[in-house]
Amino acid sequence: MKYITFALAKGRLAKKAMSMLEETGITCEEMKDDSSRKLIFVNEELKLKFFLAKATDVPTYVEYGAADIGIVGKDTILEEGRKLYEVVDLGIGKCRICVAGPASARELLQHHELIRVATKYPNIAKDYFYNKKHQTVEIIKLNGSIELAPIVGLSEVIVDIVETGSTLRENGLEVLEEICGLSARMVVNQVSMKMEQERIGRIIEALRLVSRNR
Ligand SMILES: Nc1ncnc2c1ncn2[C@@H]1O[C@H](COP(=O)(O)OP(=O)(O)OP(=O)(O)O)[C@@H](O)[C@H]1O
Ligand SMILES: O=P(O)(O)OC[C@H]1O[C@H](OP(=O)(O)OP(=O)(O)O)[C@H](O)[C@@H]1O
Repeated sequence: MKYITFALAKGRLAKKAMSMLEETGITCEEMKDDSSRKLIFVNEELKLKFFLAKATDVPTYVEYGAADIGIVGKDTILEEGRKLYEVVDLGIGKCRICVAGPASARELLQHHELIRVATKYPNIAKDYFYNKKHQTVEIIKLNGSIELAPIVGLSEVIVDIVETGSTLRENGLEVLEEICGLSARMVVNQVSMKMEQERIGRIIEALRLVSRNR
């Protein structure tokens, strides 16, 4: 029997994703050992392989078939725009992607001014401003601590993830517009879905059940 390979996004989604998989009977004890430097983990009995990868790389592994299944945030799926099937909303890692900034920027948005938008998500920002709002903006790609941008004058607004809203509040910023809600999703390689329909179908059903009962 062929192995089915899982690519899990490293970071804040990883532990929760692993515990959901565990609830469906998909276990990999070795992977829980944080001190391990090993990159790939095998469950011989179930003929499964697992690896953790940088979140933005998970859709790439899945599109190319290096992983059959991925677990990653909807933000990353939207941003990467890879060819894959999105099959289960796991309901974990819930947050929103928003346009945020100082209250004074509200007017600039309303009047469709040519503003600068700092973000880790240039494609999501482009799609939102160009296709949905028909507003021309300058997009500036950053890699972290996005909230700094309007504070230090790099941009008028940001497009970023908001969960509790504390980061915005503590920095005198607020949500100006909501782009969409996010959560972690199970994604599947398009060829694997056909070739391993039965085994992958069972995993989909099991994960749907676990996420429904959470
Ligand atoms: N408060 C939050 N902030 C950021 N991401 C969140 C939050 N809540 C849930 N998520 C989800 O978790 C994922 C990000 O995980 P994590 O923060 O570990 O990565 P990251 O630090 O953004 O990645 P990196 O810094 O390596 O680019 C997002 O893709 C999103 O779907
Ligand atoms: O609404 P909150 O609960 O405050 O959460 C949102 C914050 O968390 C994330 O940052 P992260 O901790 O991933 O750091 P980074 O921006 O440097 O990636 C996100 O980019 C926001 O800054």
